[in-house]
Amino acid sequence: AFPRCDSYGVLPRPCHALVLLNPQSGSGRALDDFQAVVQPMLAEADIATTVFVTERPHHAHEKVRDEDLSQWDTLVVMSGDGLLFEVVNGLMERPDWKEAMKKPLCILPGGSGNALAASINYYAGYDHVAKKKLLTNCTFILCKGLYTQMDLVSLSTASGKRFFSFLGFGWGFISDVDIDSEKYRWLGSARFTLGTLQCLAKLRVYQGRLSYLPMAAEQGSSPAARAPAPRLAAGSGAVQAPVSIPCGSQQQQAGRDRPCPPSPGFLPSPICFQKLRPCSSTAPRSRHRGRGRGCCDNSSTPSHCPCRAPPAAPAA
Ligand SMILES: Nc1ncnc2c1ncn2[C@@H]1O[C@H](COP(=O)(O)OP(=O)(O)OP(=O)(O)O)[C@@H](O)[C@H]1O
Repeated sequence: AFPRCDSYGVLPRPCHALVLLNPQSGSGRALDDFQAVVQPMLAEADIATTVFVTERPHHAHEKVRDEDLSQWDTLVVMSGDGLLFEVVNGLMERPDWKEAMKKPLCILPGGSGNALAASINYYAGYDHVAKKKLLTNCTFILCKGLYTQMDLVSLSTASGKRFFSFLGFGWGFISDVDIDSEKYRWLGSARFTLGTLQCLAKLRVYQGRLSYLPMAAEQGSSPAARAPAPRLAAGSGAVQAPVSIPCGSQQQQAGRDRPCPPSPGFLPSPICFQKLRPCSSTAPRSRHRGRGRGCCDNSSTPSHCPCRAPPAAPAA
């Protein structure tokens, strides 16, 4: 997300903030930190808060989807990136999403990764810090009340789900580290290191297909821009993410926030994972909650892949 310098706003004073707080985020100290660090600073800055403590996943999503937003000048998320993701997607689900998305959002780091808070801290010109110092910096940014616009990515999956993402989206190894390290939440951000080591030790094979539309050459563009775009594909189609794809007039026809339709004939042929082992008849083809460990067989693996058994000789 890159701020646009031409579109800053300022929060009114006095200011009423709805704080959505996940008490389980990070190592479980968000509520204590809010009371000890954040509340005194906001009181000094004439920002009144109503705290909504989430009780379960999806709670914040439902809250902001159904909330009368006119009573709040800003929505503050005291948690990690996951709760802000819920808030953004809850707002985008409202019939009045265009208006709702104009409500200033603020992130106060209370989670494990806190990537957006760290990014905002960096763009605000502060030194790279973490934990309480990062929380103090971000609260100070809120106290100053200056806000600006942020880009969102629209992501549609092959199964028809649609998400809005503000940092990035992941699938495969990185996502598995995140999901599998949930049980080490009490470690704080160290859970990602432990989760990475664990996922490395039990390395899975991911099969998916990544497709994108080549950018249409523009008049007067450089030769590099006019060169045909490379195409990349892998395995059998499991995930399709037509996200942030430069597709020129197609995108305009489809609407700004809709994924572009695939170009006719743009169906890349799958490449092969060289390291796939032949599937044994007894071993399960897929483990780990449906993600992952694929193997090579003659029914589902593309015919040009070397791991496939040669065709049986015709009977004499
Ligand atoms: N009371 C709750 N109990 C359990 N889970 C919750 C609760 N409230 C919210 N959640 C869920 O916890 C998930 C993770 O929270 P969050 O992202 O805020 O913290 P984190 O994972 O520690 O931080 P980060 O995303 O920065 O690594 C959220 O996506 C949300 O769905």
